[in-house]
Amino acid sequence: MESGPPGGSGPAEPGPRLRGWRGADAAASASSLSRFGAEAGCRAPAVAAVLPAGGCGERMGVPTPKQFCPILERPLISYTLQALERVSWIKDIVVAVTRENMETMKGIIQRYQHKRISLVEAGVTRHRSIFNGLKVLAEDQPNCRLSKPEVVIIHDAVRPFVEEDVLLKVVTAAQEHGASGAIRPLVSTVISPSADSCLDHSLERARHRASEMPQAFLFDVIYEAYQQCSDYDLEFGTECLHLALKYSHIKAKLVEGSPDLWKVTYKRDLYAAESIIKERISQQVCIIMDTKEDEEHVGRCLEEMLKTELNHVKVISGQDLQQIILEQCYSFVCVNVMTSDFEETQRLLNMLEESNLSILYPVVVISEEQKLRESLRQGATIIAALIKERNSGLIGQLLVA
Ligand SMILES: Nc1ccn([C@@H]2O[C@H](COP(=O)(O)OP(=O)(O)OP(=O)(O)O)[C@@H](O)[C@H]2O)c(=O)n1
Ligand SMILES: O=P(O)(O)OC[C@@H](O)[C@@H](O)[C@@H](O)CO
Repeated sequence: MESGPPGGSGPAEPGPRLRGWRGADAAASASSLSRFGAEAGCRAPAVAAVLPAGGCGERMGVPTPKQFCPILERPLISYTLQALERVSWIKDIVVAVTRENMETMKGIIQRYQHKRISLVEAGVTRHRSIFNGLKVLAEDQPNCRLSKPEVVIIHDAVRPFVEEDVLLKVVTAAQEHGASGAIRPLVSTVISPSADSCLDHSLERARHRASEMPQAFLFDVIYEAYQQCSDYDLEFGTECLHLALKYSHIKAKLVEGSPDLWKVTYKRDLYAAESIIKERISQQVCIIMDTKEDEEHVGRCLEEMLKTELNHVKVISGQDLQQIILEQCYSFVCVNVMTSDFEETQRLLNMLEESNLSILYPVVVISEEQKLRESLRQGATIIAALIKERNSGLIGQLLVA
């Protein structure tokens, strides 16, 4: 087992809580589990996560294992890690990767400043990878910072859109029932073919569900199950909840999950994931005026026009820049009405360089000149298009419209 790079135990710079304007609030996150504990009359459990990431992505049909395939220039797995790091009550994240991908994974942890990550060698199947992850949490190894958690989350590394609410649901349900898993309505009907590939029977779709991730277990429940399960199960099984039932006799509590819990499996899923991420980070834009008085006039007019295209539009004057960086916005329009030498824009670019915003997501900076006043509406249309498109060819370019 190898730990990620040294560094604080705090989470990496959390990206935007992709549904709202504010960046992740670790304090709010921390209180969510302890609040549960108080309401349930018990202390909040120690929680760790195991992320199987040792697959080869055969169905994706590309040489790179899908967990390392880039989305907006960043590996898919980094989005999943960021989503889990946003949840401050998950104390350790164990990622199972193949030996050949260990250095790649360490590089990702370093570049995107992921925290609380420990690496373990994957197995030849997903169940064996998960089992390897559980082993490092179970054993009190000498000078190892990992300790056995009360509850363990198991989540596929290729399911990037996981939010704190569903994690909290499965963890609290696992505390009460021993095991819990997210489920979703079936899209296609499940049928059973006969030996000669004819229909034998079909399942009533309304009475069945798709088993998704995340899942959560009392650690001893799932660890015991993996220790007892057969080689056949380790080799061909696909369902952790089944192992908990078969070997620990625990019936998992099923939790309705959101549509975002799907697993990136085929190439189309990668395109869908990129579109979702682009859409979410493009819904926020910050208009930076170089003078207060212009904030009232030009900025407010631009704000009204952009609001028809984007969900969150904020107008500030240059002095409040630091506040925006903290709020994790990824699209900026610098309106240089008074100074034509981009000094305000340069100040923003310098601050972006110092923050790690542009590491996590491609940042769009558009510098608007005096002429904006004359064609505000057209300017707004260009700005909205550039922010939504985020064409990789434009990344790193200072767009002067
Ligand atoms: N030996 C394996 C196989 C899979 N996984 C992980 O389990 C998760 C879900 O598995 P799946 O979607 O099947 O991934 P792959 O096995 O890579 O895909 P494929 O079946 O298309 O090869 C992925 O994060 C994958 O990396 C793993 O940790 N160890
Ligand atoms: O079989 P795969 O490795 O593609 O998927 C593994 C799991 O994600 C899948 O079995 C879910 O239904 C959760 O159990």
